[in-house]
Amino acid sequence: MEEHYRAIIESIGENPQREGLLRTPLRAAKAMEFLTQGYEQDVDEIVNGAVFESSNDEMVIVRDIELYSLCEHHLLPFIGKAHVAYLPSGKVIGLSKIPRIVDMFARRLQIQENLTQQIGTCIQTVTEAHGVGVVIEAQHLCAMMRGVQKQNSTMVTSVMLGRFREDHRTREEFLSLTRRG
Ligand SMILES: Nc1nc2c(ncn2[C@@H]2O[C@H](COP(=O)(O)OP(=O)(O)OP(=O)(O)O)[C@@H](O)[C@H]2O)c(=O)[nH]1
Ligand SMILES: [Zn+2]
Repeated sequence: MEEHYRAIIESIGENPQREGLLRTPLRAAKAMEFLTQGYEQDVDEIVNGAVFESSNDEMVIVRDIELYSLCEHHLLPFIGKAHVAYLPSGKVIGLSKIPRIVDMFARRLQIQENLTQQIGTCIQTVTEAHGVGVVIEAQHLCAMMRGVQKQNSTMVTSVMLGRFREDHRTREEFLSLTRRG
């Protein structure tokens, strides 16, 4: 990857041998490796058995999970927040595992719709919940720094599974809690 970054630097007319750029291909390769580390991770390793029995069947919401991903069309970041909720059916998942699952899918080349879907489906599978809701609000640098250059538009995507899809009161409760504050 380092070699490829060196070639990119040359192809934009820069000199990869000048002092400031000497180590840039290596740094850029390391950064890209970090930003795409989700390909190396799997759900079992991340959840690590942290699913606990619980008789609580009320909605659990983790909101405002910060999110950094890369758009698969331009390899530019999209940045925002994810809100995740589920209705437990006898099991709850360790709190930290929800943001970890968000990161695992965010650190891949993505479009926001697929990212939202993958997070929802994964949490549904792991928790066997009565339902899962995911909302992502994000700003895409590919639409801000270039292209249409719109600085204030936010893309909002959602996925509603199980009760969140079937029961509008459950969905409304989730959506109103994501809007609060
Ligand atoms: N639905 C969706 N579209 C995205 C996402 N990220 C980027 N895009 C869009 O993907 C599209 C790619 O369109 P193309 O016409 O092939 O590429 P482009 O010429 O670079 O498009 P512009 O961005 O309009 O300049 C653009 O409309 C982007 O805004 C995303 O997460 N979801
Ligand atoms: Zn893009």
